[in-house]
Amino acid sequence: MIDIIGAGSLGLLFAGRLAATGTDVRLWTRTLEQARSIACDGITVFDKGGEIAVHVPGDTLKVAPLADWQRLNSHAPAQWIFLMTKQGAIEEVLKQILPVAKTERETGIVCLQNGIGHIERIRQAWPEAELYPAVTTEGAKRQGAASIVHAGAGVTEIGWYEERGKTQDRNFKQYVLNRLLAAGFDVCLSKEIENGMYRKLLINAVINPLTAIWRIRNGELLLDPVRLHMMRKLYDEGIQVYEARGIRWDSSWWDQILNVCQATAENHSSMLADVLAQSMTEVASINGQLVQMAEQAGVTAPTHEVLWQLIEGMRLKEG
Ligand SMILES: NC(=O)C1=CN([C@@H]2O[C@H](COP(=O)(O)OP(=O)(O)OC[C@H]3O[C@@H](n4cnc5c(N)ncnc54)[C@H](OP(=O)(O)O)[C@@H]3O)[C@@H](O)[C@H]2O)C=CC1
Ligand SMILES: CC(C)(CO)C(=O)C(=O)O
Repeated sequence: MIDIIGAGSLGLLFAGRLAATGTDVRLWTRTLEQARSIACDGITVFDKGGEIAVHVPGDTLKVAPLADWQRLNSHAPAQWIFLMTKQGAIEEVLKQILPVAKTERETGIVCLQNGIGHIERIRQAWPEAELYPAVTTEGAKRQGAASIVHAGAGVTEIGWYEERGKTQDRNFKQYVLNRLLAAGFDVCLSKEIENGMYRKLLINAVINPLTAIWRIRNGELLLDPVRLHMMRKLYDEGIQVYEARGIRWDSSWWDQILNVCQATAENHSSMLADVLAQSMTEVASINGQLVQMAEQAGVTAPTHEVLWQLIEGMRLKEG
């Protein structure tokens, strides 16, 4: 069984496709209201053209609010957790699941968050858990309580540490990886997940804050020399931080950023979507983390710092 915590864009995509291909999935929501909607309507995944790609009827799904974790886990302890909340919700989730989870046998947690810092926080709170950091270029956008649009198929890289050689890892390959492949996800195991996370961090640190500040779609970043200049400034500062920290980087990353803008030209970045919804963004885990990395290495990242503060300030609701 796979426990998916967070029934947002990515959570509904993974839960819907895994359940549709026969995996036993338990989906955990934040609210009772959303759990009831999903139990009633099922999960619907639409493709980009608005056609139904996957529909799983509600009466075939196991779905509950996370507040019920303690009660339900005493009967069936979680072995594999896909953590699919945003960075800002992780502490709250751990608070809800840890009192029970910590006493259980080894649990594997696949962490799909953008940004960095979460792996260390989870490891500190739950040292016994086996963590599988992951990076995905899937694009999913929530439509309602129980439906999403799968805006773009991508690749999911999951961190793999050969040297661990634990039974848990063997089970991961035999069960989790196979279930993901059977559900049609393009998944690979990566021995260089940290590098993948730093590449994705830079992509998000360049695209997300600028689209959020200017309230433009990703593709619109490419249409103006001033916008491109700011992108390059953020990129160069980020690379300087990586150099100072001894993090391996590749000169192709700049072109990859431009390609992501092109490939997702019509999309709102997740940060813009959060700003428009007046929700908490992940800027602290993206640009904020780069600024902290810079400080620790004795260099600065002033443009990242200004954008971090500007975007943090936006979430304060007026009145
Ligand atoms: N969407 C995408 O295409 C991609 C997303 N990512 C990353 O994946 C992560 C998730 O993103 P995404 O799915 O888009 O985010 P969403 O905001 O769509 O989903 C997050 C979900 O977590 C739920 N949640 C929050 N707190 C709790 C809690 N205490 N218990 C249970 N559930 C909770 C939210 O519930 P509620 O709505 O009720 O608050 C929401 O349904 C982010 O880090 C993002 O950067 C990475 C690549 C692509
Ligand atoms: C790659 C990008 C920028 C696509 O929109 C993204 O990951 C996000 O919006 O958070």
